[in-house]
Amino acid sequence: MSFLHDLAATIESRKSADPDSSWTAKLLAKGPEKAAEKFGEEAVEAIIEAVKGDRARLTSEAADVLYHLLVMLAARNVPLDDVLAELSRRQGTSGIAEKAARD
Ligand SMILES: N=c1c2ncn([C@@H]3O[C@H](COP(=O)(O)OP(=O)(O)OP(=O)(O)O)[C@@H](O)[C@H]3O)c2ncn1[C@@H]1O[C@H](COP(=O)(O)O)[C@@H](O)[C@H]1O
Repeated sequence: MSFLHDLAATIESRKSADPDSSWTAKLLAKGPEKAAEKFGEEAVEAIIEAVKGDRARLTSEAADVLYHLLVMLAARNVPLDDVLAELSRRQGTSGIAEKAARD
């Protein structure tokens, strides 16, 4: 199990936790739309730091993005392993071929 799997398992466990005891439980209790909104906010903050070129702040924002991506996936019951399997499936195919297959 990777660290991301551990974090995904912790997030999954927060679905049944008291929202007053956990930030994750509080966010999940607000529904998948709120989780998606927070992911979008964090992604925009990461984009801003990437454009500015501040490596330390980009690192911090990227961590927020990964955490909020996992929360958004959990809110829609999409397992991390499904996303990793999709990435794995794409290994060995070129980005251009992948785009052509999607279009
Ligand atoms: N990695 C994280 C993590 N990254 C960011 N955050 C929270 O995400 C929030 C996002 O920051 P914002 O400034 O947008 O939050 P905010 O202003 O308080 O929220 P809004 O009012 O804007 O909605 C912060 O309150 C952070 O605490 C995280 N909260 C939890 N985790 C991990 O999740 C685990 C479980 O956390 P709990 O559920 O809180 O126990 C923790 O052990 C950590 O490993």
